[in-house]
Amino acid sequence: MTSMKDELVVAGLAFMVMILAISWHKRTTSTGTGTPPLPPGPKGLPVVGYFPFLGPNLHHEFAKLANHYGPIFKIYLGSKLHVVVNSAELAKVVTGEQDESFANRDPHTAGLVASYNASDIAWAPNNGNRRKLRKVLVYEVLSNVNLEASHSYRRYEVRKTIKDVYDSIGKPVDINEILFLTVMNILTSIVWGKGLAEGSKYGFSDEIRDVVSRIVEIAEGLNISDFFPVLARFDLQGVKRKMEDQIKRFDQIFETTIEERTGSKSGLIGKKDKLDGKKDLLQILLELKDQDAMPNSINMTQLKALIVDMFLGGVDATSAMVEWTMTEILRNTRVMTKVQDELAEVVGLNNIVEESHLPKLKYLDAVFKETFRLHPPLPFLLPRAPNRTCTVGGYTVPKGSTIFLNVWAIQRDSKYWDNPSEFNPERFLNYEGSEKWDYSGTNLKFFPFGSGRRRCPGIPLGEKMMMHILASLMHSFEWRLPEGEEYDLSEKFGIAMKKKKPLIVIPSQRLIDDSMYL
Ligand code: HEM
Repeated sequence: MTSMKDELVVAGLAFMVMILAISWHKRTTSTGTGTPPLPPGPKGLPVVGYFPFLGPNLHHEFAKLANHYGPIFKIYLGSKLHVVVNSAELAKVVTGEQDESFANRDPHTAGLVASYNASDIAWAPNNGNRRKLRKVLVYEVLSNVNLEASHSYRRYEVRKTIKDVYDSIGKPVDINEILFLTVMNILTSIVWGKGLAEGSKYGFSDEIRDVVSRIVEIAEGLNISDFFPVLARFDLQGVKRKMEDQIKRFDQIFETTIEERTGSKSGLIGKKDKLDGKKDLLQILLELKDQDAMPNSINMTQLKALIVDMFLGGVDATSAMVEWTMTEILRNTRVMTKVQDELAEVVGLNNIVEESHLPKLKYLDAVFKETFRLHPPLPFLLPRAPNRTCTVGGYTVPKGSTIFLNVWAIQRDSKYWDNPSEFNPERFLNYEGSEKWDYSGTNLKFFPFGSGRRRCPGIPLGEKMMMHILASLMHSFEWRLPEGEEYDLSEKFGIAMKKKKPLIVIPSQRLIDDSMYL
């Protein structure tokens, strides 16, 4: 009797496994009758998908899979379908021909909390609110007039950094650390005015730095809930809770500074007259918030979400990029000589770097572009999610799947680039024909800031900060590695792809006149 029962249990189990296997096979291969198939891709395992077979550097793993499966492949990570696009031609379909359908996101838990439930630009679906907020950022906050007006903030922070490095002459300097601080302080003063960035006076600058670092740290971690949505409500790793705690701290900073600004507290800082006639971003945004009936008016939640976007989007990517570029320059004597010669010619050795010099630094610009080609800080951009089922390259891409645009692989593809792994900035100077190498994303062989409707709106500010900081560091100092060290290009995959081993180098004085450092 017992053995018959056992046999029945075994048969039942075998039947269930068979059904599971069939449905897994169906799910991973077919789309139903009459529609094109899903893209090819590795099979993976039921439930966990391809997770167990991936290493920590997802962009390397995906480049290998692209070699095997071609310009578009699918991969299940946990229970979620991801589609990876690896060619310029198909990237053009996604960000050009079908941009409207693909201009949506599927925010992960940390992004959702940090964006006040997608009230921002980066994580919001492609709705009217997002478009309005994006216009505010591009045409108001980062307009040429406002960027020009905030020039003195950037200059002040860059000069402060040069002085700090000068005080460390002869000692090892952690480049990422100083870059993170410089960019952080620039953004803090652009948002809140110089008073906050200067530190102790209002006691906020350390708090902001700490909150932003923690937000980045939490957003960077792998969260199981993002790949197994049924588990999301359990918040197994506490990601949601930790992010909520940081956002509460951010709220506190906003509320206090906004109260002060709007005069409901002491009116300490930020009134236009106290900002030497300049308007900082908070002032611009508060004015927009007050214009209830105006098309560009925004509410307080959007205002806060926009500021978080600026910090999350701006700080890590900009500082990582300057660190990569400096590393490539220092390890390449020929490039370093050309950069220094150009700085001597354009800026002069009895002068300091000003923003007005930057458009003339053509070689340094090419060096940045070549670094962006090899080390794009967001190797897959920010993932997109189509709002309807689409066809790309003859394959079905289902509504709601997560789309990775594999800019890292495209920018290293020998189909588009001669000697792709060689660091050769000249390729961005000596090009022929109509191909335009800028950051606009119109040329899908090179689009480190994205392309189409979701392209990065922070390019003008990011470019100014990167060029000004690096030009100043290279113009003011000679740099060498500590004894026994070597330049290292290993990558660490994260919210922005950073160097695994931080660049630590020793500065020495390059300019004769000491006053250039004060
Ligand atoms: C070197 C610096 C930077 C890099 C490499 C960078 C890169 C990117 C990339 C790749 C995207 C995604 C584009 C896409 O999905 O097609 C993006 C989006 C975004 N970036 Fe940047 N960014 C930088 C600086 C900044 C700065 C300084 C700001 C703000 C002032 C900013 C704000 C944003 C925002 C708000 C989005 C979301 C756009 C949208 O979804 O519509 N970024 N950025």
